[in-house]
Amino acid sequence: MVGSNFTTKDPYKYQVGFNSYHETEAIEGALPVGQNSPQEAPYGLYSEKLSGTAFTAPRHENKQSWLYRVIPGASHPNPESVKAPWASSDGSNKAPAGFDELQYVPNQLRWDPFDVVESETFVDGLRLVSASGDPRVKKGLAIYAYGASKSMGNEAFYNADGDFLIVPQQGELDIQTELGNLYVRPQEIVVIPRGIRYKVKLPSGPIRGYILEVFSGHFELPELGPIGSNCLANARDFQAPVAAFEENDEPHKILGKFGGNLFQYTQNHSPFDVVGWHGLYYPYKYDLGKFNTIGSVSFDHPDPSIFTVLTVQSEHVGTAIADFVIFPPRWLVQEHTFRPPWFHRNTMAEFMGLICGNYDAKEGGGFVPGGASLHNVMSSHGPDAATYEKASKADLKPQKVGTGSIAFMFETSLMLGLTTYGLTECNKVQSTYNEHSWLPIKKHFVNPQK
Ligand SMILES: O=C(O)Cc1cc(O)ccc1O
Ligand SMILES: [Fe+2]
Repeated sequence: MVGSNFTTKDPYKYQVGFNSYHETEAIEGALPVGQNSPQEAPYGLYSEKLSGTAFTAPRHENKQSWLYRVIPGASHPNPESVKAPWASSDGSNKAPAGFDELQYVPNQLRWDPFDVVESETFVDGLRLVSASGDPRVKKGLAIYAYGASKSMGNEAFYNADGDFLIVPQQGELDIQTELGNLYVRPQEIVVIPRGIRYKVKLPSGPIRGYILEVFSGHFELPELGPIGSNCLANARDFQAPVAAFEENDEPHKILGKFGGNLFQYTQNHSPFDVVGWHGLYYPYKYDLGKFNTIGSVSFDHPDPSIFTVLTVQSEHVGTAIADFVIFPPRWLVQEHTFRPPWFHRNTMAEFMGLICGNYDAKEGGGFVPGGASLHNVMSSHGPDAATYEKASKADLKPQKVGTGSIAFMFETSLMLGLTTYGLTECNKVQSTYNEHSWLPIKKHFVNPQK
């Protein structure tokens, strides 16, 4: 079977394609014909443009959508600053919350599973673990662990700082966005671009997962080079919502993340009032079970870039601000090869998490679902001692690895800093990661000169 074997059915309809121009109307005729901004839009709706790139961005990068809504987004009182859950302990608003306290350490780090936070919503339960750069100059990225046990009510969240790539690890997310609904289960991911307002409901109980936030650009499919025109994540497997609206004139709290801090205002109507939209700027989801994995059919272990699902490129071609990479179930058939990942030091930083199952480079245990690891710029890492001993002696029959497993990596060209939460407050850092994984490595050298 292609695709994940989900136990819950997705209740929503979607339009398919990556970077496809979509148009959708919840009521026939809601979209104006042949123009974007008629003197009066159909059914008395307001036209509103949502820009995801500069007006003048080159055509191949340009992303905008036109929304036809009951009340325009501008109709609300002044926003006021509130304490963000990821704010630094003194609550200062001088630097983006959490960013002023980042610590840059070369330590190999591994975390036990992050907590699911009781009685908190998706927004309250965002925990900033690691970051680099500054959202105020639209450069860099942030990594969050989220955990929540309460659905958002008459409220919505938007992020002026960048795009969120959400990787659920536990529990399902019923996401109501301005542009329609997305139902996202573990083994699926969802991308919510900058500015789009949404709420997260929890239909199956508590949730936990990871978020990669990028302050510049947008996620793209990686180039395929000699692989050709298909494989890895195929464009047709990305799903965007169809228009869905509500008329709810109860007060709604809008929470906005802006420059790393949180602001809020209350408006007298639901923001989920878009009756039709068209454009290239929209949220989308993807089932990781549809990833068409490529690997070596001869010898040696290829670079993990062959497992890139989505990438955000820097100005330097081929060097990513961030890659989202997965390690899905796959066959290993290489001959005369040490098949697990090699020992290495990388100019990129590697933050990894585990959605389910186990990871073939860590036979010795300790890297578990809901947990994470970080191997920062040039910090040595690789298979643990147990993996080395096993794989260096293994009978090299064709072997399926990762059955029932998906590990992933956020790989970045930037050095990653750690928040106080990530380094100490979360209480999940494993103090014996090195002792457990690599200090037991034995000397096997047989010096022929002796
Ligand atoms: O460090 C890791 O486990 C991730 C990783 C996997 C792989 O197959 C090759 C390189 C790499 O960094
Ligand atoms: Fe690595």
